[in-house]
Amino acid sequence: MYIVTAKEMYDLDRYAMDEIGLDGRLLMENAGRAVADQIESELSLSDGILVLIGKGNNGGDGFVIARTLLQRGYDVTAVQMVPSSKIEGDAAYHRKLLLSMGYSFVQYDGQESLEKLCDQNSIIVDAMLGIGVKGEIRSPYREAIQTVNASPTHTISVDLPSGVPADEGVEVNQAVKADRTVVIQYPKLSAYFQYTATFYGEWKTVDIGLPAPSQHKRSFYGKAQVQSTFPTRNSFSHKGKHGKGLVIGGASTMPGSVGLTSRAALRGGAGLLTLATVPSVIQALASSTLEATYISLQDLNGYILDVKGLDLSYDGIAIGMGMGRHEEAVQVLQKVLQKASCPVVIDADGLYALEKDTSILDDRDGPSILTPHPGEMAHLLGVSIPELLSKPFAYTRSFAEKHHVFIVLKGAFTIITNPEGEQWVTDTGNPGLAKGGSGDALSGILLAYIMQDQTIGDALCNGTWIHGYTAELLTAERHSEHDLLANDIIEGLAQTYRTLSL
Ligand SMILES: NC(=O)C1=CN([C@@H]2O[C@H](COP(=O)(O)OP(=O)(O)OC[C@H]3O[C@@H](n4cnc5c(N)ncnc54)[C@H](O)[C@@H]3O)[C@@H](O)[C@H]2O)[C@@H](O)CC1
Ligand SMILES: [K+]
Repeated sequence: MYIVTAKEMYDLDRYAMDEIGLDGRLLMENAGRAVADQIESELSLSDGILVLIGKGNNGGDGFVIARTLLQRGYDVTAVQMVPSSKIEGDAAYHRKLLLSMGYSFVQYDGQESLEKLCDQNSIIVDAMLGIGVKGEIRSPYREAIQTVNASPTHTISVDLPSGVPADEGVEVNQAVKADRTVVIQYPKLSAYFQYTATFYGEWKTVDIGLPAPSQHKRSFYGKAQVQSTFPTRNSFSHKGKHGKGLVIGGASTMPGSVGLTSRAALRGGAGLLTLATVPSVIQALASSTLEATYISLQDLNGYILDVKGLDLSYDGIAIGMGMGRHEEAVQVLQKVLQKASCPVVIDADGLYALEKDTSILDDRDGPSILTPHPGEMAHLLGVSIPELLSKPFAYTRSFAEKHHVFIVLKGAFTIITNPEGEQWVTDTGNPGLAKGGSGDALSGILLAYIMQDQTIGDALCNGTWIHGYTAELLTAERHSEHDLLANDIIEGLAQTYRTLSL
C-alpha cells in the first residue's frame, strides 16, 4: 500500500483525469460511495447522520455521501459550511445533483445550532477539509472543529480528520479527533506520523479507481509483504547457505547486549554465528550461548582496543552493541567499515562512534545499515529530536541518499529507507519493546535476515515487522507490556514463525 503526500495525491488525480481520461466527477462519486459503504456497515436505519460539508473537494465527497445515504433511506442532515456561491467545480456538480434528486441541506449558522445537531445525531461525518488544508484553521471550521470535538457523538472523517495536514513538517493547530477515518485510495504521510496519527482514530482505505503511482517512493509493509518475501529453507539447506554472521561489540560491564544480538541472530536463522569481543564477555556468555563461536579481541580496561588481525570475510556483520563510548571505538568502527565488504549493521555505540565522522560511510564497498532510535538519528543529523520527529521521512531519506546507506529509524512506526531514498513503514510492536535490550535483539534478527535469500530492503522490513509482531503475540498471551523482555522476544520468534507458517 502506497503512502502519499498531498502533492503526490494531486499529481495522481491530475494524471488520472488528463492522461487516462477519468472524469473528476466520477472519482468524486466513487469516493463518496465508497465512504458511504464503509459508514453504512456501522449504521442501523434509525441512526441520525450529520454530514458536515466544506468548501473544497472533501466537501464534494460529503455531498455524494449525503445523497447516497439519503437514497438508501437513512435519516441524513447535511450541513453546508460555506455559502453556496463559494462551492465550485466537481463539488458544485455533486451539490446540484443532491438538490436535483429532491434532497436538501441546511446552511451552517453558528456553533450553537451545530452543537444541537451534533447531539441529536448518532454519527458525524466530517467532510470539511481534506488534503487541501493550509495554515491556521479559519472560521467557520475553527468553531466547527471545536464543536465536533466537544461532542460525544461518534465521528467518522473523510480522507483525513479535518485540520490534519497530509504531509509531515506541518504543525497541527486544530483538528477533528476522529473515532474513525475512511482514507481515500492511499494513506497520507500524516497517518504514520507520531504527532498526527492519533487524530485519525482507526482508519481504513477505500479504492476509488485511481492508478498506482508511477514510481515507488513510500509504502506500508505488512503481514502480506512478510509472507510473500520471507525466504524458505528447503530440505537441502546447509548451515553455510544461511549465512556466516559476525557480531562485534560488548565490554566487561555490558556483556548482555552482544549476547542478546548473537542469540537473536541464531534464533533468527543465521547458519553460523561468531562473536568477537573482549575476554571477560566470552567468559560471561560462553556457557549460555552455546551455538556461537568466539573470537577474543584485545582489550583495554574492559573495552575493545583493536580489531587488528580480525578476519572480516563474513556474509554479514553487526557492530556496536554494548561496545562502549571509549575513544578507540571510533577506530574499531572505521577499520571494520573500511575492510569489510559484506553488509554491516551499525547499532547503539557504533552509531555514537559514527557521529564523530559520518564520511567513513561514503566510500564503503558493501552496504551499511544504520538502526537508530530517534535520539541517535537526531545526533547523526545534528538536529533536535523534536525537529527530526517533525519530518522523520524527509530527514532519514536525505541522510540515506547522501551517505548511500540503509536506515531503520525505530519507533511506533518504524521507517525503513534504502540508499535510493525509497521508504517503507512497519507498525507492529507495542510499548513492551521500550526496554533496554530490545534494540540489541532487533540487530541480531536483522543480521540473520540480511544473510538470507532476500533483498536487504525486504530483510530489514521483515526483521522489524517480525520483531514487533512477536511482542504483540507475546503480550496477547503469556506476557504483559510491563514484564516483556528482549530475551522473551528472542524465545518468542519460534511462536511467530509457527503462527505465520514461515
Ligand atoms: N484524487 C484526488 O485528489 C481526489 C480528492 N478527493 C477529495 O478532495 C480532497 C481534496 O480537495 P481540495 O483540494 O479541494 O481540498 P480540501 O477539500 O481540503 O479543501 C481546500 C479548501 O479548504 C479551504 N481551506 C484550506 N485551508 C484552510 C484553513 N486553514 N482554514 C479554512 N479553510 C481552509 C480553502 O478554501 C481551500 O480551497 C481530498 O482530501 C479528497 O477528500 C476526492 O473527491 C476524489 C479524488
Ligand atoms: K475531512
